[in-house]
Amino acid sequence: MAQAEYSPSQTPGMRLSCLSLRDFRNYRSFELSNIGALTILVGPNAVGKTSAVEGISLLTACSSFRTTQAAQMIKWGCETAQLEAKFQSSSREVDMGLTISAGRRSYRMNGKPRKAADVRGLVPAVSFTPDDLHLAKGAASARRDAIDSVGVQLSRNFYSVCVDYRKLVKQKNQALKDELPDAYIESLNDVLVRVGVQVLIHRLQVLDRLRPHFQSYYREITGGGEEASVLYAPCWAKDAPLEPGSLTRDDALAQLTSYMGSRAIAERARKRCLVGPHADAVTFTVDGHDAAHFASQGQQRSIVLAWKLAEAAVIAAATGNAPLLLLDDVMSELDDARRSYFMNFIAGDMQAFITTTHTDYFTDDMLARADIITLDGSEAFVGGARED
Ligand SMILES: Nc1ncnc2c1ncn2[C@@H]1O[C@H](COP(=O)(O)OP(=O)(O)OP(=O)(O)O)[C@@H](O)[C@H]1O
Repeated sequence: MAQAEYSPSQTPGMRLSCLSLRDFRNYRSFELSNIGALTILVGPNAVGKTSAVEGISLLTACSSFRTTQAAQMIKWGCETAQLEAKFQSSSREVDMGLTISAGRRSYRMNGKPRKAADVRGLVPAVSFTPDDLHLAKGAASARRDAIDSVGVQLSRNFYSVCVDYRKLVKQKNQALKDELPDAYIESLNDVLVRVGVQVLIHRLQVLDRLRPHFQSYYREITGGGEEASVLYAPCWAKDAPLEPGSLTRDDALAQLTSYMGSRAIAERARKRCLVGPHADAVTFTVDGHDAAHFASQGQQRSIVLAWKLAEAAVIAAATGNAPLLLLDDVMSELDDARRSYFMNFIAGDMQAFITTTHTDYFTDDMLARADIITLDGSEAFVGGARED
């Protein structure tokens, strides 16, 4: 089957060659070496397939697709977890390390302490889990987060902007609850608008890059019968999605300031910050109809699949590195046609890790190419993916 414009082989990036996890989730130790282009982690439920892939996500995107709580990742009864990875390209080798202790994560690169912001996205990754299948129909926050998770891999600064923004919203919510004076709320509003506009403008830039890939993958996945798109409407005009490239920074500042002023009484009454990019709407459409209301199960799956492939394409184009694909238990969620489309995509140079309870979903060709790692739930695992 033909693939959309992105060809993974054009941008081979850093590859994970060795992974070591200690006192992480159910593992006392997990060691995998000589890792190849395609690794399939297979085993029954609760043996630690997701944990292994989560470890890779923490060492690449610097986040877990399961939790933001560091303490949940440390093996029960242990004080710290240690994660190590070796990444290699034709010209470079990088050792990445992470120590997780209660409430704290400390990264190292080539033995030297580094902030997460400095290593995030150095080796980019795209994860795809069953939770992502709710992207089209679930809460709007999931769609905003989906854009932001690409945004943080494209810009180091964006992560701290998002963190600052979230803190400001929390602070304002508290101030509204505590019924603090107008002057205090207004001073918070000034900062909220400035940081909020940074979030909004970066989101729009990321979305403008993602949209054409998303549309073209969707068209291919569905055989060209339907057109999908993704729309972004700011909180001040939720029924009027923005045309790509139509909002300048100055417009956004003026609109957000004015809308915040007009909602001051409502915010006081509801004791909640109602205005800002945390309240913006992101909508997928199929043939012009809102997917949240009208998309079938199959259309929802096509949307998520097209979105994930678009993420990979945009990250590859922007960073010059094909991202690692981390696919946790999604093969069982896709039907034959979408699964086979996806497998064609993975068949390029992109390094992929797939967890599954059985291998029946894979073609013989794919199984022949893959390193099949069988997990049985033991606390200590040592495996070498390939002999060469
Ligand atoms: N912090 C922790 N300490 C010890 N064990 C944990 C911790 N967190 C999760 N577990 C356990 O680790 C085991 C493996 O979980 P994991 O999600 O990796 O399994 P899985 O093989 O992906 O399963 P499934 O196929 O059901 O998704 C589970 O039994 C889980 O309860």
